[in-house]
Amino acid sequence: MNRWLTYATDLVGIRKPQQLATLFIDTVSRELDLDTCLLLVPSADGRTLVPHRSDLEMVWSVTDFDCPFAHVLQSSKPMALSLDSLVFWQSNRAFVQLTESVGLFDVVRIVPLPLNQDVVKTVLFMVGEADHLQQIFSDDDFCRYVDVFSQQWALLTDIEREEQNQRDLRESLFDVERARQQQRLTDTLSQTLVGQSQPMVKLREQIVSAAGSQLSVMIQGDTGTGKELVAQAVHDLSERANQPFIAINCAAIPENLLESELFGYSKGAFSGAEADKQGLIAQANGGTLFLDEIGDMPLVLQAKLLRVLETRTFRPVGGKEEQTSDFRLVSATHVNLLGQVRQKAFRQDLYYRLFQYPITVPCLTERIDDIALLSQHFVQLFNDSHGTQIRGLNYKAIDCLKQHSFNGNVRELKHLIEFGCAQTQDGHEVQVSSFIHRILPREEVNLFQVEEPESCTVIKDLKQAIQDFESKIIRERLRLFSGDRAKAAESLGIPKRTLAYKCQKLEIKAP
Ligand SMILES: Nc1ncnc2c1ncn2[C@@H]1O[C@H](COP(=O)(O)OP(=O)(O)OP(=O)(O)O)[C@@H](O)[C@H]1O
Repeated sequence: MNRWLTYATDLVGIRKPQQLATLFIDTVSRELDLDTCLLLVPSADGRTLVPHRSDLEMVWSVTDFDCPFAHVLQSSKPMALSLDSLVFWQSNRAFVQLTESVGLFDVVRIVPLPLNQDVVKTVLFMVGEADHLQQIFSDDDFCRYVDVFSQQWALLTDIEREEQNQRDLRESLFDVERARQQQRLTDTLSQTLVGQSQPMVKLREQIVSAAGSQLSVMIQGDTGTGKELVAQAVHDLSERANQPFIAINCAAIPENLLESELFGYSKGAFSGAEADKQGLIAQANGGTLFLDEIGDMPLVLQAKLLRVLETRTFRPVGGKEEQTSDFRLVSATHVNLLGQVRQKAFRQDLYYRLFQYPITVPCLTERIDDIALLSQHFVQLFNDSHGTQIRGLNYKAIDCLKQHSFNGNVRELKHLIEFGCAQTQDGHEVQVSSFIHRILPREEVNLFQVEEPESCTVIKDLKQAIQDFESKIIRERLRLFSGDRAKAAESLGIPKRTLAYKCQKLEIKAP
């Protein structure tokens, strides 16, 4: 059998374009005794040509007409360049590099493939003895061999492209499904972690993302902002949801008991240890351990916790055997832990281990617009647990709440609403009067801040200053109750007649 025919049958058995190109180029190079032989392949976006050999870091733009490849692609015609004619192609460095070894009797042949067709799929680049390379393309058997390669190449690259398209499609469908799933989870979360403000929407997204990872989560936020709720949500949305969620407040347990609470103890470890007791770390195996107020953990225990996190092993107090526990750690703090690290009250190595996924829970004052929704939520909770049907909050009550400073955040709001509900007749709305005496509107808080030293130093007439202050309070309060003197007087703890008298004296008119 003719040798080119034999080589052609070898090509047909190959299933990967890269292997096909390598075999073809090796065969052609060997049989024609070429100095250089390369296949130049269009990149996926069709903008460049790159050598089939990945070890050659060369690339040619298909519109770079300072290089012969662009001309061959545009014309679909082969090119033959002698050593003399190469002087015209010196401006393209990558091409010069390729042709450095061309000798006096050599030629550079650049052949678009498939042969004699308008649409170029790939380019054959050869450097070899001029006469030999001239004749070979008159050899029908060789040309047939090149045709077989070209057909096989087109087939395999089409299949590969199709497979890549399918992979891309599958991946993008997967991305869409994952985004939908995340959206479903954040929507579900909005029923327990209530609020539609931007900070709350972002918080829920962070929770869903943290839950999907295995990282240690650190929840920061002021007291009553909902840190424990966030920790529970991270657990509930994680793949550990069906395993235990074990929570402990490090600040609420005396230092000397915290170690045995966490690590457990063995019988006889100390007086009173009459039997082995499993600690919270062991109980959290497979699930989540939530360490609230971790800033209050003593330094000795911090070192032990770090060891557990690094090795997943621990030893109960007085125990001889190492035990293992696989838990995800979620911690929370309302203090600035970095500050504690600087003061050497908190270990830096543990700090970094805990802050793998930090989440900050915003204060209620940063999301005042959530107050109405939260209030409604708490009224609903009250109705559910008391079997009542309180109709929600009167709009004035909500306006009033929006002016309060809420140092105790959502917890304070919740207690206030519970109190308001308890004062409200079934079937009615909670009125501002039912809780106003328990809070000070923000304006009033600001008013009291007039007592700052700088302000006091500028006071020249004490009587006048007191009158101004009194007048300001009464005006604000009347504005709050839309001019209702009875309610304003009640909220200030003075009789209505006294208020009327003061209004007259201070020349305050209804707003
Ligand atoms: N976004 C919210 N939606 C519904 N309820 C909330 C929300 N945030 C907080 N709560 C409720 O407020 C109360 C206080 O929340 P939580 O105990 O989680 O706060 P915390 O930040 O852990 O407080 P602390 O720092 O004092 O431990 C809980 O009853 C909780 O259910």
